[in-house]
Amino acid sequence: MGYCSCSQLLSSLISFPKSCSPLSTTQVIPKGFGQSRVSGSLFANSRMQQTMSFATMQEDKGLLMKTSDDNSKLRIPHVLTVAGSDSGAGAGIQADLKACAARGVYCSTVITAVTAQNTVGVQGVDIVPEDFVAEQLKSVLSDMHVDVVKTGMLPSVGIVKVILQSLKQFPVRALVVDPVMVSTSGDVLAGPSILGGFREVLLPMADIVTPNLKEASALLGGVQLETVNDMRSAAKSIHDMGPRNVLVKGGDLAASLDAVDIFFDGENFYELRSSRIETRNTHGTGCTLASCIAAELAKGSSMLSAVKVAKRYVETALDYSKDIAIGNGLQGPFDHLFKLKHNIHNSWRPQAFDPSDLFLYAVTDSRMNKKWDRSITDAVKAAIEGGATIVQLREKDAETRDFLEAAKACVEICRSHGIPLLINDRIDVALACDADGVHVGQSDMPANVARTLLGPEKIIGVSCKTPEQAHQAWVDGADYIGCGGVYPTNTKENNITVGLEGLKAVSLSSKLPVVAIGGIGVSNARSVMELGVPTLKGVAVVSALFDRELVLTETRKLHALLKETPTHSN
Ligand SMILES: Cc1ncc(COP(=O)(O)OP(=O)(O)O)c(N)n1
Ligand SMILES: Cc1ncsc1CCOP(=O)(O)O
Ligand SMILES: [Mg+2]
Repeated sequence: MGYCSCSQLLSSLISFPKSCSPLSTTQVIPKGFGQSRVSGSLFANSRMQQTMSFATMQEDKGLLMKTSDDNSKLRIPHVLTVAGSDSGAGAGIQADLKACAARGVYCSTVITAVTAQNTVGVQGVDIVPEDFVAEQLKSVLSDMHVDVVKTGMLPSVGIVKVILQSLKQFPVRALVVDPVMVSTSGDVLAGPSILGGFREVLLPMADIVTPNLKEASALLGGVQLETVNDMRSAAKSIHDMGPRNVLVKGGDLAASLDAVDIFFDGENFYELRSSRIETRNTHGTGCTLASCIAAELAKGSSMLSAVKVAKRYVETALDYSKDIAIGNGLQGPFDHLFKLKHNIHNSWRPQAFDPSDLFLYAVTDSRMNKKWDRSITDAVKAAIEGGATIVQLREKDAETRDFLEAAKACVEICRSHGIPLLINDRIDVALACDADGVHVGQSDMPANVARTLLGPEKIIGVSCKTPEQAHQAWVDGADYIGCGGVYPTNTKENNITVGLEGLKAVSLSSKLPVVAIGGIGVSNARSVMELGVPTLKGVAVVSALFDRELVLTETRKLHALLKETPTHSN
């Protein structure tokens, strides 16, 4: 096969550009299919002798890849970052690890320098000896299948040469170069002597280089970059140094209200614009962007798509983290996993599901609210005031948009009272409003899939009529089961009644806490709870609370009655 760059080969899997000869389905191509070049020469090693069919390579674009050698094993896309450690963990190796984790990609690390660093600045740098950088590279590359290498802080030309040698011996599919020179605080991380290493060694083998304005200017001998047109010229000139693609980041461009980046693939310029996010928490954005590009390439994205996804990811993370406060300096870190803000702003979040919350479970009903001319939020407020210990929004007729708005308001109300709020059926709505969990039935989203989508912290309830279903709910990772209809009900059409015997059988067999549902109210709640099975924790009620004029009064009555009933819990 004639010369073809890593990125051309990446895109050849999708579109067969003219510059690369197309592969027929019967042809074999090297695994580690990117043949990076150094000054025009091709890397070659034993891994490239391994073969993989084109069909398998197409599969290779999925997040988890089946290896050609053993179909039963799944390989996760893998980025190796070669960079410096940041003790403040906003940038460097630590940012790379978090970015790759957030993007679902494995990340191994070769540390080039250890910095003593915080949000104020860089207090010290200890450079790792070249031999030991080489040893780390060998340890990772000789053992693990690395898809993409990303470089960050490279404090000496010697280290650049070590990378060159290692990649000659162990070629990878793509090389992403973030030409780190100065930290966000203005401290020098790699002196001017590194410029030669970048220009002569690293850039010619790079699939993409991602300089900010200062770095682009330094690479070009100090030219002024003040406008978007200057950025385009810079991208072109840097491209002439050898990288297949260039992304000049214009975050510091004083003249622009938007954040403008210029992407140049050697043929076309793309102006990637987004609104500027006002925040001090920008430390580590460069490292994160480059790592995210590497992660997307490792998953099989085309270069332009990887850049766009990476830019959107960084913007989202910045937006979520714009108000967090870590450290006292001018540049704070941001939160790669979008979680810190929630924890800071929400006064209460359930640490773990508490089965005693099932005691008096209020389930709303859109038709009943309409009938009584009541908003969902008023219904929820009244039920909580009356003593409901958990609330489920069961809004079968609501438009999605209205449902989401109401659910967001109910999340606020419930959270301020320390009451968990679950959403019936709609995982999407639960995610969008950050509810505490969902309740699903036997014909809804399977509980194990709901668990994957919602993560380990959310509450998942499953409707079960039999001990077998209760067992499956436990296997699937549910937190509780709802068992019923215990008595006949008009609220749910064609619902089979299991009776007190069915409830007892399910409760006795269940490893999960149980809440009884169906036709339950003040007249029969005592009989239900008097079954006295330890797993039976409470009753779930719709019409006895909400098909009434005064929700608060009815809830209070039922709460008082349950309190009086001797059970295992009270
Ligand atoms: C607590 C509780 N238990 C059972 C149900 C019923 O759920 P499902 O079987 O999915 O039926 P619908 O409520 O979706 O009609 C429930 N909602 N809550
Ligand atoms: C949703 C559901 N699942 C089993 S019975 C039932 C309806 C319960 O409503 P009500 O409390 O009005 O009988
Ligand atoms: Mg359902």
